[in-house]
Amino acid sequence: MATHAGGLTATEDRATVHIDNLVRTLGGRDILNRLQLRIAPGEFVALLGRSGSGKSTLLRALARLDHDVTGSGVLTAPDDVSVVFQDARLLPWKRLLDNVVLGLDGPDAAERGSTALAEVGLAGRERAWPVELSGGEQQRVSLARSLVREPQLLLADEPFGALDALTRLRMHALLRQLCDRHRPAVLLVTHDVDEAIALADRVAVLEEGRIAVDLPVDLPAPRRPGTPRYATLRERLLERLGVDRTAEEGDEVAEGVNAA
Ligand SMILES: Nc1ncnc2c1ncn2[C@@H]1O[C@H](COP(=O)(O)OP(=O)(O)OP(=O)(O)O)[C@@H](O)[C@H]1O
Repeated sequence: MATHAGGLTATEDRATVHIDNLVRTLGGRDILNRLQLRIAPGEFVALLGRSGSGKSTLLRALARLDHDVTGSGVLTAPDDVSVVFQDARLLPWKRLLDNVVLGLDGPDAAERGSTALAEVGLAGRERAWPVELSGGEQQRVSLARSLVREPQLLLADEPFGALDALTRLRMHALLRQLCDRHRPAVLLVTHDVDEAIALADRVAVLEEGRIAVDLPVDLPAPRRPGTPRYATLRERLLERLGVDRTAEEGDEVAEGVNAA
C-alpha cells in the first residue's frame, strides 16, 4: 500500500482505500472538497452522483491517473489497481489471450489468461480477435484482463453503461460472481441506482465534492426490486440524486435510472 498524492501522508489503516480530506481543484472549483472515504478489503462500494459531481475525478485519483490531487489528509490505495472503463479498450491487433495477459509476467501467464477467459464465459476463444466480439463480450474480456492480475482494488467507471439492459443484467451477475471469488475491494461508478443496489455492499452518493450519503445495502440475495426494503433504499437514493419522481413513473425498473 502506498501514498501517492503530493502533499499527502501515509497512514496505518487496514482499509484498502483510505481517503481523508482529499481536494481536487479543476477550473477554479473544488470538484473534490475534503472528501472522506474508506473501502475495506473485499468490500464492494457503488458510487452514485449527478453528472459532473466528480465521480470520475475521484476514480482517476485512485487509479493514479491524476497526480494533482491535494489536501491535508491522506489518500492510500494499493499499488495493484485494475480499472474497467465503459469501453473495453482492447487492442484490436492482438488476439483475446494476448489482450488479457498484456504486461503479465511469468511462465504461467498464458494459462492464467485462459482460465480468466473461461471465468468470463469465453472458454476456447483465446485466438479470436476483438472485432469478432459483441460489446458485451468485449467487456467480459476487459473484466478478465482486470481480474487475472488479482488486484487488491478494482475500479470501474460505468462499465456497463454502453450495454443493452439484458446484457447489463447478465454482466451484473458475472461481476458479482467474479468479485465473490477474487475478493478485490471495488469502487463502481454508476448512474444506475438499481445497478448500485444489485451489486454493492454500500452505496455512496457524491455531492458537492463529498460523500453526502453512505448506506449499507442490507438486503438478502437475490435483491429483487419490489420488496419494501429495496423500495425504501431506492427512494432514499433517488431523492438524494434529485430525480423527479413523477418524470420517472412508467420507467422499467430493469432499465435502471439515469440520474444524470
Ligand atoms: N480539465 C478540466 N478542467 C476544468 N474542469 C474539469 C476538467 N475535468 C473535469 N472538469 C469538471 O469537473 C467536474 C467533475 O467531472 P467528472 O467527470 O469527475 O464528473 P462525473 O461525476 O464523473 O460526471 P459524469 O457522471 O457526467 O461522468 C465537471 O464539472 C467537469 O466539468
